[in-house]
Amino acid sequence: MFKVLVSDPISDHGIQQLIEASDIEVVKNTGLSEDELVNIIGQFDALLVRSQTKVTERILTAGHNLKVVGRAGVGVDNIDLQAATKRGIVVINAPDGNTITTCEHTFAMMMALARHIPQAYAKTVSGVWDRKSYLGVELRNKTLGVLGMGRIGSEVAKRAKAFGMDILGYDPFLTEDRAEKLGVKLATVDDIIRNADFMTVHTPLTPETRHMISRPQFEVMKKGMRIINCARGGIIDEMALIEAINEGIVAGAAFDVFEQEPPQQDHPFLNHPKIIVTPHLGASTVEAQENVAIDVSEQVIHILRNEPFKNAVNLPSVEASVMKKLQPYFNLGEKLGSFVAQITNHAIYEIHVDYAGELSQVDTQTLTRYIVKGVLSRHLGNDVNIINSIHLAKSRDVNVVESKAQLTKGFTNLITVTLKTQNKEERRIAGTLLNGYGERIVQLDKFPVDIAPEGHHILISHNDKPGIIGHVGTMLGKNDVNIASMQVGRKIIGGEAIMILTVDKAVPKEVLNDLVKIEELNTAQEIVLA
Ligand SMILES: NC(=O)c1ccc[n+]([C@@H]2O[C@H](COP(=O)([O-])OP(=O)(O)OC[C@H]3O[C@@H](n4cnc5c(N)ncnc54)[C@H](O)[C@@H]3O)[C@@H](O)[C@H]2O)c1
Ligand SMILES: O=C(O)CC[C@@H](O)C(=O)O
Repeated sequence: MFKVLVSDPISDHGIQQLIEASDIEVVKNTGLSEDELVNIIGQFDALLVRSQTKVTERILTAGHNLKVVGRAGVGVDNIDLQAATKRGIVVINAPDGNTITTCEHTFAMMMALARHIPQAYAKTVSGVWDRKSYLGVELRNKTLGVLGMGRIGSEVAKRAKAFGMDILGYDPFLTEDRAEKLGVKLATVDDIIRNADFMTVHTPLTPETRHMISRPQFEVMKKGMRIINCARGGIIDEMALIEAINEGIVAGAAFDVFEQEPPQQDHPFLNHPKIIVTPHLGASTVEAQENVAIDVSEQVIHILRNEPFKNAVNLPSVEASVMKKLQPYFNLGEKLGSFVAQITNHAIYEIHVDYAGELSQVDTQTLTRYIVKGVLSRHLGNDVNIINSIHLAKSRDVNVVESKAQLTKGFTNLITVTLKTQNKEERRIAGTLLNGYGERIVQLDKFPVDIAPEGHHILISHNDKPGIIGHVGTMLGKNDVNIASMQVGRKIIGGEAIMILTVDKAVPKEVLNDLVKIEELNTAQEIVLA
């Protein structure tokens, strides 16, 4: 039975499928301190959070059973991603479920800002009928600058068009084509600062975006600009903004997010007549909360049940069409890695993976993670998974190198894994999926072979002399080791050769020791593929 801890308020309806899963127990315990979480997290396989719980390295370290942290929302800045990756814990989010809701909140803020709605409301309900102080501005014919044209920024731009606004958009990934499709003029940050009447930010908070709007930008800003931040506190320098408002550069600001949340009681935004605020409500609608909870619950179930999943933040994102091509090779890749690692006797400094055929045309990073997992699991066992395999290799000074080739030796796809060691030992294995036959190892070092990679194998190196195969068969038979299949590989008659036997059960060490006593037989080693 898997145990899932929900540590922030998350829609019950959204997590219904977790609650109903017969193999999952859901525990809801919100508002816990870091110490309290550290004390209990060890019992849980998954942790579900929104933005309140800070998932620190201490919590992740104490979570020795944790397989996944699910963030019901977009931003994962409350989760220590590096620590999760190091520990092989998948972090997933729900990037699509709150896009429209947050876009609509941005619009609500922009209109409230243009028409002083919160200030006018407060005055009216206090009994003062003041129609003079709140002269607003129209949105029509105004220029809106959008910094960050991802999911939310693009939706804001679409709606701003309907309001008759001209839109300047900046995003490092925004192309001319896409800008044109969205009806946005491709701009620089500087264009936006100097020309926009309204500016809204929709980037993540990164070292590059922290304080991207600060004193130098306010100094050249178009006078009278109105600024909205429904993305992350810290993208706009709060203290520099207060100065710019007080100096008359900025006409007003609407903030849903703060550098520190909640802000201190004496934060200058909280009683400024030209600033309106909401308490990080961008994603707070019935619909969005259900959407993100459903998305994240679905993925948590997949991860716990070892099924394919999406939206992992600490894994490279892979398009569905590419994933469809890679997925059939995951198991084979891991086994190739495991096989070649078991026959390598010295410290590895490089894992070289070569993809030939159709696989050479797609992004294979995810498949490489499986191969590296297979290699490292010989020594690291269950501590390695596809989340941390590359990290663990790097932390042991093992380079992971990918290359792409066209030469498939007649196969549709061919994966070749080479392990290079400090002692100049180089071991190589190649595998493919054969139509109708499934996974196959087709090359071992320099020998062409045909082996189904599963179960117990014995790899024997010997000189190609008559009678050896018979000797081996007799000795295994005597020791009650049944041979399921046998492959012999050699380059030249009478030269170096290998024999790979697939056997029905584990081979006792003594039997391997006896095998090497056979004349002309050099080494005998067991390889186990789970
Ligand atoms: N207020 C809320 O409750 C709430 C809700 C949802 C999302 N958010 C926040 O809104 C922001 C946007 O979310 P999204 O779903 O649109 O994300 P997204 O990933 O779809 O878009 C972010 C965009 O920012 C761009 N970007 C990165 N660095 C940039 C830079 N230096 N200059 C300009 N653009 C840059 C990226 O290229 C990307 O296109 C995130 O910070 C997210 O955490 C807040
Ligand atoms: O959980 C929330 O309400 C915040 C959501 C939002 O900031 C996000 O990044 O998805």
